[in-house]
Amino acid sequence: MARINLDHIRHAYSAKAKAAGDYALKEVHHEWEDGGAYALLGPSGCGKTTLLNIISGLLQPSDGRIEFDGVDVTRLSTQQRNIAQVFQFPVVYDTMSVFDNLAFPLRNRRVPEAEVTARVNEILAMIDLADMARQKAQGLTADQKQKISLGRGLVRADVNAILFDEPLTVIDPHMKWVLRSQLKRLHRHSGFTMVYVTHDQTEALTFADKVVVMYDGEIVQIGTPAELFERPSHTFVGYFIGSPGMNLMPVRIDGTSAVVGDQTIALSGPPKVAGAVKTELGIRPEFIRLGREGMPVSISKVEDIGRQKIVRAVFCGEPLAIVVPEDSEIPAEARVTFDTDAMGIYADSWRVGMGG
Ligand SMILES: Nc1ncnc2c1ncn2[C@@H]1O[C@H](COP(=O)(O)OP(=O)(O)OP(=O)(O)O)[C@@H](O)[C@H]1O
Repeated sequence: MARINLDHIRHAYSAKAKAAGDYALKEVHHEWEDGGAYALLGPSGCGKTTLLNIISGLLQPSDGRIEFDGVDVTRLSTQQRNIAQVFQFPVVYDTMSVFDNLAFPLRNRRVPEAEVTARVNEILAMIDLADMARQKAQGLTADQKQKISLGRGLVRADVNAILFDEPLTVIDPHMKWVLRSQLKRLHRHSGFTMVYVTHDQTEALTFADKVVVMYDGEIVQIGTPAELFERPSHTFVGYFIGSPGMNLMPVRIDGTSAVVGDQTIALSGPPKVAGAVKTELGIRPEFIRLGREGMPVSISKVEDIGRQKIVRAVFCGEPLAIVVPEDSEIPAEARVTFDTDAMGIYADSWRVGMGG
C-alpha cells in the first residue's frame, strides 16, 4: 500500500493552455494517507477522471509530480505503478471461468496455486459468485460480470492502490448497497489505499473515510462526511452534499452581524470578508428552528418525506428550506431562528473564519 503525494499537479488537454480556466484540473497539492479510503465526488466534467488517470498513469500531468511512498512515479506506466483498477463497465475474459478470471492477476505473478485458490475463494464469497465459480463468464449478466471486475481489482494483496471509476453504475440498486458495504468492510480488513470516483453522494459518503469534493476542475474540500455536512468550505459543498442542500442567501456584513433585508442576524464573531465581491450566509435546513419565535417567514409548501418534513419558505425575499420532525406543528404565523454555531459566512463562495 502507498501514501500518494500529489505535488502541484495540473492538467490541460490542450498544449496551448495559459489561463486557469484552460486547465481541466487546476492545481492539486495534497498528500493522501497510506491505507486511506478516498472518494472523488463531483458533477460530470469536474475533473474526477482526469485526476484518477493521473494517479493511475494513464495520463501524464501537464505540471507537477506524483509520488508513491516518496518515490517519483510521474513518468511510470500503470503497470510499473503496481495499481489495480476497476472501470465503469466490466472487463472480463468471456472464455474463462469465473474462478480463472479472478485467478488471472495472481497466476500472472506466479503466486503459488494454493494461495490463488484461497484468495479467489475468499473474493468469490465476497462478491457472492461462489456458486458460479466453474461457469464460463460468457452468458453472465452485466451485473455479474461487473462483480467479477470488482473481484479482480481486489484479489491481489500486493498493489500500491486500488482505483475505482464509477464501478457500480451497471449494478442493480439492491446489489449496489450490498457491494458498497462489502467494499467498506474489505477496506477496513485489508488496509488498501483506495480511490473511488463517483458523482453519487450516498456512494461517496458510505464508502470513504475522506471525501474529496471537486468542482470545476478544483478540489474544493477534503473532509470526513461529518465535516462536509457541518462545515462546508465552499458553497458548492453546501449545495451538493445533503438533501436539500444548504440554504444560501446574500448578506451584508456589519461587524458581528449579517444583514438580510430588514433582518439583522448575530454571528459568533466578525467574519473576515474584507475585499469580497459577494458575501453570503449559509445554513443547513436541519439547523433552522421553526416556531412562534424569531424572524418571520412565509411558508409556500410542506413536503412529507417520511420521518421528516421539508418546509419550503420565503425569508426576506430569499427561498429557505427547513427540515422539521414529522410530527412538528407548523404555526400559521411561522417564525425561524438560526442556530448560531451552524451558520457559515462565505466570501466569494469560500467559507471564512469569524475572527475579525
Ligand atoms: N481527452 C480529452 N480531451 C479534451 N478534453 C477532455 C478530455 N477528457 C476530458 N476532457 C475535459 O476535461 C474536463 C474534465 O473531464 P473529466 O472526464 O475528468 O470529468 P469527470 O468529473 O470525470 O466527468 P464524468 O463524471 O462525466 O466522467 C471536462 O471539461 C472534459 O470535457
